[in-house]
Amino acid sequence: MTDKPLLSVRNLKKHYPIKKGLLSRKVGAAKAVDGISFDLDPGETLGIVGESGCGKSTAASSIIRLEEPTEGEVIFNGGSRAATAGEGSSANDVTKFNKKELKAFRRDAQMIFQDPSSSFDPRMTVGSSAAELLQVHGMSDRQRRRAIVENLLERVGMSASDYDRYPHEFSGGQKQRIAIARALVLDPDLIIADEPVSALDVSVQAEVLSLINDLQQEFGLSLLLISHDMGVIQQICDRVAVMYLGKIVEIGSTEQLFSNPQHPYTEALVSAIPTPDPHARGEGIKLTGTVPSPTDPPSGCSFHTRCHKVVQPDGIDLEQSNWRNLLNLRDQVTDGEIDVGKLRENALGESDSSDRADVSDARIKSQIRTEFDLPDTLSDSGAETTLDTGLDLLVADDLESAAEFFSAEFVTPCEEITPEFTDHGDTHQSSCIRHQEARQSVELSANDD
Ligand SMILES: Nc1ncnc2c1ncn2[C@@H]1O[C@H](COP(=O)(O)OP(=O)(O)OP(=O)(O)O)[C@@H](O)[C@H]1O
Repeated sequence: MTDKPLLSVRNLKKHYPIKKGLLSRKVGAAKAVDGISFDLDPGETLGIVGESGCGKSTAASSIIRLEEPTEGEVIFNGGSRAATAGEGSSANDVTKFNKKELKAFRRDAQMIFQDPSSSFDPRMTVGSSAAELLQVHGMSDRQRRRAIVENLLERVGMSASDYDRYPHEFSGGQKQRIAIARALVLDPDLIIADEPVSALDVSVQAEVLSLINDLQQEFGLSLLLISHDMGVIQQICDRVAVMYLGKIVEIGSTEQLFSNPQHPYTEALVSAIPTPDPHARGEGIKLTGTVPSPTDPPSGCSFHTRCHKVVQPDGIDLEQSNWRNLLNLRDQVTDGEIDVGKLRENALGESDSSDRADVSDARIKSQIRTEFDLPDTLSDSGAETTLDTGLDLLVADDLESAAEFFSAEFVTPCEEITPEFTDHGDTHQSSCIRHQEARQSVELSANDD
């Protein structure tokens, strides 16, 4: 085993152009993967985790060049290249491989997909579908091809006689086992498994995962495991990279990341893992809202729109949940999503009077506070006065002024500063401005001394 990484991904980007009009003019881009970097060591299992749409699958297909990356390097030090080129040599950059090099790379790096049904040709026996790969890569001896595939079928818990059966004769779990055998046929160094168990019955998920884990160790493979499921990641990964909106926000050993998550997003994902302990239930951090669109990602830290630890600016000192709710209110005001007229109608329906004037502004303001889980009076008197002024503009139906006011008065540093990675030990990093600020203040006070 060498000490250089098998795979080094550097600043990898995949931006999909958004085109409009008859001339297909490019009007923007969906930044599905937006500058990710990580290493994968020989024999290591790295998990990439994140909610749907964060760019995991795009990262996988860009690494293996099923899709052309927009930018970045993917240095592969495996297969025949391991011995021939030096570490970091651009000759090993998958993004620059020609057709022949790509074919050799596809032998050394295999993919397992979520849906095992779609990875087989229904008209071919599963054995010949696996043996075909050997033929494509130059093995002309038919008997030898068959022997290799039969052996692998047995190693994944199937039987040699399954070679001659067709995909429809197998269950989903069995098909995934066969897909794993097929991925191993060319004796790869790297397997990228994209949600390999999420399409399977819960009852067989653990078995297939443990098979992947066993084979990874037996064959000394490097495994890049993509999953939205923290439980799956925890079960078999040595290290984990957490992705949010096309970027890695935290990376570290599984132990570090699960026991001491540093990024609020990771913290929320870890806290949401179901636990059998009934006393521990209900303590999960609820992630509100959905992942924003990669065509228009939020400024600064892209997680700030959902973050429960979103930073308060100098001069505001509120209970953290109130600050989050205040920003939620601000966002809805600026997006023009608060319909004061409707609130008034509803309030009128609940009152004995039919006169709109009887529905006082105070009542509407109070309703808005209730809607956003804000108290009648904020603990910070300055913020309370500002909120009250903003609500006055809102209930006066001066929506434009209200939007301007809220967006000028309630601003978080998280939307203004793009976070950098902070170290939490040798192998653990996260990108959150809370750590950045803490580090900067330590550095400043050290300079003062
Ligand atoms: N061909 C494409 N054109 C434009 N946008 C795309 C394209 N493919 C993916 N995207 C967008 O890129 C983002 C990342 O998608 P991706 O499938 O990589 O996410 P994911 O984390 O793997 O999610 P899932 O588990 O749901 O597949 C999504 O917002 C998706 O809509």
